[in-house]
Amino acid sequence: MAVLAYQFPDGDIKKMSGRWVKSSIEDLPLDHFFISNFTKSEVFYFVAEQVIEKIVNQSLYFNSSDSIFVVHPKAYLNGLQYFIDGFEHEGIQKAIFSRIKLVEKHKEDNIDGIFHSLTDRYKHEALVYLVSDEKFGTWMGATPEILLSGNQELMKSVALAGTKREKEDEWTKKEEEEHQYVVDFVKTKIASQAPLRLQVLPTETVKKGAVYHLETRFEFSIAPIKWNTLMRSLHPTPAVCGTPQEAAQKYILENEPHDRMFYTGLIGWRGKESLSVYVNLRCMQVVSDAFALYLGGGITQSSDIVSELQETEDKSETLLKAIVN
Ligand SMILES: C=C(O[C@H]1C=CC=C(C(=O)O)[C@@H]1O)C(=O)O
Repeated sequence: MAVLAYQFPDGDIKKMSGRWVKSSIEDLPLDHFFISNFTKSEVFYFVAEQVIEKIVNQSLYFNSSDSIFVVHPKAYLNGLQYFIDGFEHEGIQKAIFSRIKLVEKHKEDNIDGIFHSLTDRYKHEALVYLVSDEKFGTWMGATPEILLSGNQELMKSVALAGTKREKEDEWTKKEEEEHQYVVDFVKTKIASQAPLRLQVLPTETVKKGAVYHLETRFEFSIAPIKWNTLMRSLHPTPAVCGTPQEAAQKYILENEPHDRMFYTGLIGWRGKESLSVYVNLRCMQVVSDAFALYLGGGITQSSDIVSELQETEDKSETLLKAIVN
């Protein structure tokens, strides 16, 4: 059964069965929930048919775990060093490198229960969702990263990059730098659409799931006719791709050992009156006997590879807390 369940921050939980329809980012119909892959070459929107009470494991589509390409942490470290070593030659200042962490799934693991654990935990701070279809299997996540959200009066975007585990840890120069790449990129893309009243709010430290991030919020007003163009030009930001954007995207596609699929793609609602579009982070593919967690981090020439591996482990706790409970 094709399923969609979601909860926007401070919103109600919705669960429904229906159909996932393949589309393109240019032709997405309004007033539908949609999801795309990282490169936006695979886009699906949902046509709801029936409200459902409970998500039943047996009604979901699980791909086989053989389809997931996982590398051992040691191979990840070697891959990451190789990734950084190529930056100079490719003229890259920052790029995101990701990995997949597999967590065993037991027969008794109840997907509906995990979804509710996520909606309870991240009620105020994330778009929590579950999507399932025979075309792409089952994906779940709790993403804190708003790409574009608002209405005709007030539109928001957010630069979210730079991660630490403990509140009292100092922000390093590397984290501040990687955050600034995102701020500069988002500001340029918004400004190029000639918005009204663009405000860049002071950068703050925010807790999102199991970790702390640097966050800079943008507020402005922009005509609905420009929403789709702005959404497409903002994604992928250097929070999930890199700087310069095109070179970083090419480099990621050539060097990451797995296909990101929905991880770092777009997800959310595009309506006539409002939109609420997120970047799909802190997500996992639920396969036949495992949870495949997609985890990444912003890499610069000053990255320490062991700390970057640890950062992906820290980020994994956002989902692990819900899986293990
Ligand atoms: C790419 C991810 O996080 C991004 C968002 C916030 C902080 C990030 C960082 O500090 O590296 C990443 O840019 C991920 O969670 O997989």
